[in-house]
Amino acid sequence: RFAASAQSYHTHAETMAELDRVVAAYPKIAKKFSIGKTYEGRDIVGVKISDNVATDEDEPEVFYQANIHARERITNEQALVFIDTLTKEYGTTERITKLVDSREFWIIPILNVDGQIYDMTSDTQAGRMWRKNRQPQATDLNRNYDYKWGCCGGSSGSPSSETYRGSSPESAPETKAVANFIRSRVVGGKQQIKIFLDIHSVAELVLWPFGYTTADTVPGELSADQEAAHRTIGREVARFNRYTPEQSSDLYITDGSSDDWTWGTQGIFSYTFEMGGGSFYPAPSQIEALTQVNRDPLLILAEYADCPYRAINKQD
Ligand SMILES: CC(C)C[C@H](NS(N)(=O)=O)C(=O)O
Ligand SMILES: [Zn+2]
Repeated sequence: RFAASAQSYHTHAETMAELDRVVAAYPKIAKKFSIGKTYEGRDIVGVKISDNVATDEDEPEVFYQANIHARERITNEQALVFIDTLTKEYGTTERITKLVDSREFWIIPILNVDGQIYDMTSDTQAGRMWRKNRQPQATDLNRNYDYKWGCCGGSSGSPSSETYRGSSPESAPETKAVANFIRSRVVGGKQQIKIFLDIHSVAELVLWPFGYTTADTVPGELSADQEAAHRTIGREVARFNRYTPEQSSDLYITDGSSDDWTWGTQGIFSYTFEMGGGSFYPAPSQIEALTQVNRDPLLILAEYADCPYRAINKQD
């Protein structure tokens, strides 16, 4: 756990060491997994957290990813704090114990491994302000998903752009790996993951689909009930982190983004958090405060995983 005075951002190596520490300390409820390799050949690693963690139980699954954008390093800290919370408080905090016993959590602290390393190995205290992956034609991973890819002016076709969508959907190995993993959680024709969260920084927002259109509902893609459930849950969690809750496109139009794909193709109730901190490099002394505001939001999202429609008093 971070001693307040000694707080600093975890490098990739320190992040991997922290995951090893957690799974060694809590082998019954925590297990490492890899979803594949980055462009530069590094494993993209996460932890599964659940009781009987080695068994795939018939429990609603919850998927949280962070650091898809290289410079957004507070998001890795957020994932590590939540992993620490779930494991350390299991067996003592009833709310945590009930969740770990009744859900299967998949948490990937650093999705854009190559980019995070590149951003952190700069010669200044801050980073290189790097965003994308490290392919020669560097891709914005949050524009490379295979749903309405490049449809609507929410990304760029120019490789030099910060929002370059890649040469084709899932052309980035990192996007392909995470999409393949999520697709692999369709068991018996049913997607086991019920809640998805993509953790970003830095705007203090709770966002939900769609990003590709300003329409609140789209026949066959997002019904009034599905929109209402997303919005109600989004507003509820925003009361705790005090971020602004809104539809993703209210911020700006994005196409090929994570939430649009996880909702649009997998039917997973999907959110993006934009954390706070004022810049991509908040002072390390801010890590505790910036991550603690999401303790309840991350628990609340997981608590809806058995029935997100409960938010609008509807059955599945
Ligand atoms: C999730 C979308 C709507 C916002 C995000 N903003 S960020 N984190 O790149 O500044 C992005 O542009 O990908
Ligand atoms: Zn981002």
